[in-house]
This record gives sequence, C-alpha cells and structure tokens, in this order.
Amino acid sequence: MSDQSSTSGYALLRNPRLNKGSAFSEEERRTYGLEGLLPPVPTTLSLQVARIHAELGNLDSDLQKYLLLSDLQARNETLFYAVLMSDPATFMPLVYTPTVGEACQKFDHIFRAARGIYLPITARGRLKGLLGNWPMKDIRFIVVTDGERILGLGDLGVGGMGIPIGKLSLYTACAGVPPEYCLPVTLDVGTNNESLLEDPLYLGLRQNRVRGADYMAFIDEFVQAAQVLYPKCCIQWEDFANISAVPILETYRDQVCTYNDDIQGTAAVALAGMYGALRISGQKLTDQRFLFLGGGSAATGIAELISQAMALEGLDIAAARARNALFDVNGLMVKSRTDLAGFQKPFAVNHAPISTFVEAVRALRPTGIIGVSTVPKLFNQQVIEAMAEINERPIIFPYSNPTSRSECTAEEAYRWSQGRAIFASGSPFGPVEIAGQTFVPGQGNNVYIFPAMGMAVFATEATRVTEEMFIVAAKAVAEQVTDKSLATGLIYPPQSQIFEASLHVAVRVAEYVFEKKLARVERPADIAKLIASRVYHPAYAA
Ligand SMILES: NC(=O)C1=CN([C@@H]2O[C@H](COP(=O)(O)OP(=O)(O)OC[C@H]3O[C@@H](n4cnc5c(N)ncnc54)[C@H](OP(=O)(O)O)[C@@H]3O)[C@@H](O)[C@H]2O)C=CC1
Ligand SMILES: CC(=O)C(=O)O
Ligand SMILES: [Mg+2]
Repeated sequence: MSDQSSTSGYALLRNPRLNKGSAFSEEERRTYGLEGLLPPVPTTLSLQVARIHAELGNLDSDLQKYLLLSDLQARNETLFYAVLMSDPATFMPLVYTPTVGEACQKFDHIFRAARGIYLPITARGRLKGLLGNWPMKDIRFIVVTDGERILGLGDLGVGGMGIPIGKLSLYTACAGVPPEYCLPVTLDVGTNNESLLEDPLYLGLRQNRVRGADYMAFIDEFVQAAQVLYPKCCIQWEDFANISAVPILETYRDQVCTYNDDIQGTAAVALAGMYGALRISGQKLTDQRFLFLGGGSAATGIAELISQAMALEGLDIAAARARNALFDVNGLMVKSRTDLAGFQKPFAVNHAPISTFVEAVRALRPTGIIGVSTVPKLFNQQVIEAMAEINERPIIFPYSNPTSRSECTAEEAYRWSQGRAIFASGSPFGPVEIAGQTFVPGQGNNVYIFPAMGMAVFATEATRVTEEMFIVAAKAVAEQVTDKSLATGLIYPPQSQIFEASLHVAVRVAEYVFEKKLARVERPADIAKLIASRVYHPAYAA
C-alpha cells in the first residue's frame, strides 16, 4: 500500500486492531476520511456481535464457522474477541479443539490471511531478522510448534500453525492477555507426512524433518533471537513430538521464561481433575493408583506432577511414582523393558510384562485411567467394566484430542460403569442422561491452565515458570469447583465461566511468583487488583 493510502480511512478499515467496521461513529468517519467507505448508519459493538452470532447460526459445518471466525480475527480483532468472550462454551470448540484439528489438517487447502511468523530451517542464521519482521516490538508470549504432533493427529507440518494461533486466542479470550503481546510461531524443519509432501498445495518445506544437532541448533537460534528481540517474552512449546519436547524443556527451563504446555499444562489440569474427583469419592490422593494409556509427553508430565503432589502429601517420591504406571504400544512399562526412554524409566514398574490394557487394569487395580495415547476407542467396554468392578467410583479421563481421538465418549464411560464413572475428556462432550440422571462431563484440557498461567506471567513479568506454579494452578482450578457441580459429575469449573476461573488461577499463581521473588514488577498491596488492571476487554477505543 502506498504512503498516500496508508494513513487513510481505507487503511484503517484494513487494520484489524483499529478497525471498528460499521461501528465507526459519524464523527470518526468525518475525522478519518471514512465517509462513503461504509454503509451510512453507524452500529454498535453489541449489534455487530449479534450479527456474527446469527451468521454463525446459519452455517452448518464447524469448519465453516472456524473460517468465519478466523476471517473476523483478520478483519476486526475487537469484534472477534467480543464474540468469543460472549459465550466461551460455544466458541472454544470452534477456535480450539476439536475444530482447530480439522483446520490444521486442511490448512493448505483453506489458507487465507497469514497470521504469525514462519521460521523455515532453510533460514538458519537469519532467524532474528525474520522474527523481527513482526510489527509489534513488545512480545510477551510466543506459542511455538514444529507441527510434529498436532493434537492426536500426528505430523501436520506447517499446518500445525492453527494450534499456536488458537492457543493464543484463548490467552486473550479466557484470561484477558492483551492480543498485541502475543505471537504465534511455526518452526518448519520439514515433515515426514508423505501425503503432505505429495500435495501440490502444501505450503511448507518439501523435505523430511531435520533431526539431531542441526535441529537443536535451529531451536537454539530461535530461543536466542526471541530473547534478544523480546526480553520479557515467555515461550510456550506446543505439540512437539516427545523426542523433541522433553530435551527442549530440559535445556531451557532453567535458562529462560518457558514451559511446555503438553507436559506441564496438561499435568496441572489432570491434577486439578484428581482433586475434584477425590472430593466425589472421599479418598486421599496418596491412596490412588493411576494407569496411563500412552507414555509420551502428556503421560509422563501428568505422572510426574501427580507424583510430586503425592510426595507433598507425605509419600516417598519413588513410592509415589510407582503409583503412576504407563502403558504404551508395547504394553505395560515394566523395569525389564529395554526400549524405554530416559523420561519414561522413572515410571517403569516391577512387574511381569503385560500386553493388553485390560489385563494391566486387572493386574494393577488402578483407581483411575488416563488416556493420552492419540488412539480412539481403547477405553472399550471391557476396560470400563473392569474399572467399575474394581472401584466404586472409577476415574476415567480420556484426554486425547480432538474428539475423533478420544479413548472413549462420555456416554460410553457413564453407561458401561452404570453412571459411576468420574469422567473428564480432553475435547468437550455434552451432558449425558443415564437412567433418568443427568451427568455433566468436564473438559480436562490444559485450557484451564495456560491462559491463566499467561496472565500471571504477564502481570508479574515473571522470570521463570516453575513446576510449583503448576501445582498452585491445579489447586486454584480445583478449589473453584462447587458441590453443586460435583453432584452432576462436573469436576472442573464450567467452560461458560472459564474467564472468571482463569483470573482466579492467575491471582493464585501471581501470589506465588511474588512470594518466590520471580517477579520483575513490584509486589502490589492487592494482587487481584493488579491482575484486573492488566485484563484486556474487547471494547472499541473512544
Ligand atoms: N487434554 C489435554 O489437555 C491434552 C491432551 N493431549 C493429548 O494427548 C495425546 C498424546 O499427547 P502426547 O503425550 O504429547 O503425545 P506423545 O506422542 O508424546 O505420546 C503418545 C503416547 O501414546 C502411545 N501410543 C500410541 N499408540 C498407542 C496404542 N495403540 N496403545 C497404547 N499407547 C499408544 C505412544 O507410544 P509410542 O511413542 O511408542 O508410539 C506414546 O507413548 C494427544 O492426543 C493430545 O491431543 C496432550 C496434551 C494436552
Ligand atoms: C490440548 C493440547 O494441548 C493437546 O491436545 O495437545
Ligand atoms: Mg498441545
């Protein structure tokens, strides 16, 4: 756009952060040269929200709704967030799991306006320059993926970009982190997904994934560039394969402000769910035994945080870890197995090998099973019935996303356990009625953690994200669950109240940040007030 047009009202209509669309007032239209560029009668933000609701209501595919919202985000950011925040329970499944999964799978075929920064490994040595092309200069959050494990959908190459975009939209919609501080990033190191490599529309590098020292050097260049350009930035690693996720976290967790959402955020939401479940069963955490289906990032992250929480309640850490057993493609992770990665070994149990999950359930008699395998339907009738035979109130958490990868549905868990399951799933399920009783399944998803963690880090300008901050966050989620919710089986705050719930968690985490002297701002007398003062509200500037 030429200089002549960039200062015009026409340019204003094309700047999503400043655009008000039909809501520009008559005075603004006169001042900015917008007269004639819009239909003549100004409207209001609330009418615009109502128009979007109605438009969405006329679409019958969730992907179409996703596209409408994503076009809106590219056109008018205030209106986009006003819509999302008007009804989070309705809009989260569209901009986040499950619909975002389909959008990532079809990314190259539905590509529209670009958002975020793409860093191809072919640009090694120039990453700071590419990252610096982003127009905002004070970035506080980068959500970054390399696209290798997108939800439970596998390697989607650059199509994974939908995830950082969706997660950061929820930083704002669920916890009020102002959008101008957020930057989605995709690292393109190639893809091993043959169908993408053969697709003429594929938008990423046409090569297999780079691994090993070259990969780690690329990651390091990215981290250093982000540090130099954005010294107050927190980097959230998202949807990397575990072979990359674990070493990256280990390398940087004590060097910079960073965390891995799949390992640590998921762990916190699972622990929160356990605290809720124990209020229903009336049991103690240290009496639980968990069996995980899957032994990757999410499983080992959850198992470790639960073990740490058990240790805080008096169990020896080794004994605590022994209460968290993992089961993967090759069966129960037992000490005699020679194929275990370093991060899996602490959870290997002293037991003879077991090759089927239902046998493992019968042998270990877990109080809860947690599905983080990416494989649907493996919590089958036999498994749920075995859990219901062993436990009065079996904990059943199929956490894999999106819905198509869920280890079971809410209906299956409740039906096969005669309504006794304490259930939560990674992607949302609607209420279920069994024998006249209505159950409300919770969404056991790190969305209860990462936006809140983001707001706490943003408001305090924290230097680090520590493991203890996730335990604090887990307790802060759990303490908000009412007895009324528990009576319906709901062990998390309702999705409709996620904004209020996230701010509560942010306050608790911020208190901890100040206590541990991890903040870069002065401790205020009233931390809740500090958080409230930092919250973004979707309203047009006067
Ligand atoms: N609800 C939430 O908030 C979150 C949910 N998730 C979901 O959890 C899932 C896993 O994520 P993540 O841990 O990062 O992925 P990983 O790839 O790190 O782990 C997947 C694990 O499942 C194992 N697995 C694969 N197939 C089977 C099978 N048939 N039976 C038993 N185990 C199997 C894998 O074994 P192997 O490596 O040998 O193939 C691996 O150990 C994803 O679907 C993701 O969407 C993740 C984060 C948050
Ligand atoms: C929720 C999430 O982070 C995942 O499924 O990967
Ligand atoms: Mg993830």
